[in-house]
Amino acid sequence: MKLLEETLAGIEPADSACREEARRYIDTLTMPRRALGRLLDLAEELAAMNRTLKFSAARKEIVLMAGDHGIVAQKVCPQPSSVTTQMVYNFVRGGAGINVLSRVARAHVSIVDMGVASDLSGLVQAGAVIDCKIAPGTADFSRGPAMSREQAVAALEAGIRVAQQLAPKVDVFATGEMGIGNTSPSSAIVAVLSGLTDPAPFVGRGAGLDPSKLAHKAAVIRRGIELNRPDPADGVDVLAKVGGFEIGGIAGLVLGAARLHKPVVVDGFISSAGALIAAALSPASRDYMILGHGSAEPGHVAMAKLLGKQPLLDLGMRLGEGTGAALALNLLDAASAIMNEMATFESARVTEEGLK
Ligand SMILES: Cc1cc2ncn([C@H]3O[C@H](COP(=O)(O)O)[C@@H](O)[C@H]3O)c2cc1C
Ligand SMILES: O=C(O)c1cccnc1
Repeated sequence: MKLLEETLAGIEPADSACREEARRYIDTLTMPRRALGRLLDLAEELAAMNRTLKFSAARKEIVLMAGDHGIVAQKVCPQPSSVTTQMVYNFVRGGAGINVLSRVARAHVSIVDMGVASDLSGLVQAGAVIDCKIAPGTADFSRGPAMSREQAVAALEAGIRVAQQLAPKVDVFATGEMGIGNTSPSSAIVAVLSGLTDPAPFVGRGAGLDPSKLAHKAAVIRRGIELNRPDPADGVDVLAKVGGFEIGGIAGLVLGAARLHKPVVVDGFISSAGALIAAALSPASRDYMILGHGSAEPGHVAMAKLLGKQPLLDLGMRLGEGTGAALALNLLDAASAIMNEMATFESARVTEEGLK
């Protein structure tokens, strides 16, 4: 609890003076005013987070949190939990979507076992997976809390620790996840933090649930919310009652990154649920979040609104793993390059006359 409390107490807002300085500097660059559009908004945000105009996004770290979910017993997703483990091996071998897109972005991927329901000790011993296992899968939240309050705190603190350990070699973090069933806790989290007990508007097909089963999925999640009555004013309670271990790990990673003034690119639907838990615990942590992309999962629009963020990309993606964040990382490189390499009117001897 001490680490969580200290981290929350230590999170400072981004530097608004630096953001203003970046805005003024951008106005001196050789282009019509604001002609690079939202790339410039991104550059200003990154300057404010990093407290410098000449920030770097070269060292990119995608932290992929994995965990299993008791709620799969309710047939809310088409695949069995064993696919989580199979995908962890796929990540380790480098064949998954996130491996491919992280190579494109020149990003490193760290795989964290937050609560996979199998023995991954061989991969841990081989140094391929970071062991933060809280338990082998959550409990079924339609029948009781997903986890204890102590486990929720442990998951958050594990995520904070991962951020702290990796931070010295990282310019920018990104979130990713793997966990069969994890769209269900994510829908529950956005419903609860929207002040609703009916999750139906935030329930989607996840990894391909048959549309005829959507009403059943919504009913199961609703039962979980009504039974557990999570307190929307208490992010730890929401995580414990209807969350997941990897969602807690993501929330912790975001908080740890914010504490260290490091930007964190949030991936899609499940990662945003983690970001919402972080924001519930520390509204200032939002200053360090960048929403990488808009997920095709219907509840993601409400999540973006709650986070106060506009997604950078909108490609109709719904994979998770960190794939949307990985693509968005390329834009952070672009923002950094503009701030570091673009000529000013003065240095290039280009006249500013007539510019609006
Ligand atoms: C092969 C495969 C690879 C994945 N990679 C990410 N997900 C995504 O789908 C899961 C969430 O959807 P639901 O709640 O419907 O289970 C998560 O593991 C998420 O990361 C995958 C899902 C599958 C099947
Ligand atoms: O946007 C996501 O993160 C997502 C959506 C559906 C299934 N898995 C992940």
